[in-house]
Amino acid sequence: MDVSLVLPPEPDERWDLAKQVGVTSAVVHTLEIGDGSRPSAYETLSRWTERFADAGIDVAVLEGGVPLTDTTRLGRPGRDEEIEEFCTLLRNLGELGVPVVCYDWMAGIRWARTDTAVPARGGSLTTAYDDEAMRERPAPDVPDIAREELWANLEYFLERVVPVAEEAGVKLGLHPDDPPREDVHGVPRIVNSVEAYDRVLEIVDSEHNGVTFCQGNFAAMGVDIPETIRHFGDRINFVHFRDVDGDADAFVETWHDAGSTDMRAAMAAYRDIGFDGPIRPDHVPTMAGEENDNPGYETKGRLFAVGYMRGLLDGIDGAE
Ligand SMILES: O=C(O)[C@@H](O)[C@@H](O)[C@H](O)[C@H](O)CO
Repeated sequence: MDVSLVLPPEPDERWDLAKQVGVTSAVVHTLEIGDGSRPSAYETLSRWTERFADAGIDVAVLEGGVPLTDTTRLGRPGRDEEIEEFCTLLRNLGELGVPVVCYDWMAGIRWARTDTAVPARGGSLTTAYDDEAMRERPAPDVPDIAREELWANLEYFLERVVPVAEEAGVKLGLHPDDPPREDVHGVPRIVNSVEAYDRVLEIVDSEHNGVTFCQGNFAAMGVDIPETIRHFGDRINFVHFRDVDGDADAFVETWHDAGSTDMRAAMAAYRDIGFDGPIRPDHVPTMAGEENDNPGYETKGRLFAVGYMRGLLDGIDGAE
């Protein structure tokens, strides 16, 4: 397993911090840390990978900031061009040796929280979702779309991109809808259960059509985490390591070592399925001295998470 961190595409102190805690594998996610761009051009991507390589860091995943928008999710005119660009991205990443792309099928609203400053351990801050609070907000301006249309559009996408991913040697990991609900303020969601993933994985039966196992979302679904990891087995292409207390109606994100999930058993399950891909801490608490202007993606909590993950990995090494 390769413990990775989201790092900005341009070098800053976070590259050094990663290396100091022994992380030499990067996830580039420009929508969270970066300029929000969605590049596909070889020149841009190779500039990134070369710069990382010069610093002794491999790019393991391109996440979120990929050329895939609601044009494709909602099946609007222009989706064929967008899908073509996504295929160009896959070919270029394949050539550059970037093995995984993480994408999602959340139309209209990205991952959603109703509170981004919930007091946690020692005055740190975490995020929370409460569906009642969400419904009190102004209705989002998202065109009506039926659940089955979202499925049809996802099928259309996968049938076109998975063969290209296979040829390019790049694995796709579909991120769950966050929160994993039937809808968020009336906007339908489809990637919200183990059964939904079984359906996704059957659309194209290929190891290149896989899961981003965002643990906190599966915890919010209320499923048994180790059992679900074993259920998906070699179709897990990327892991987001995090936890929540609560369910998809209302939850609070927790410190990695303080939620309800048995994190050691989860690590053991990844080991048992032979998972050897990237695993990154996701959504960390904001700690003292940090501004909380990027909730979930500040720095200090991620350093703590890396140490905790490494400790768990050492602990299961050789254990039953
Ligand atoms: O929930 C998050 O923080 C992230 O995991 C998402 O930004 C996720 O990376 C994207 O939805 C993937 O496309």
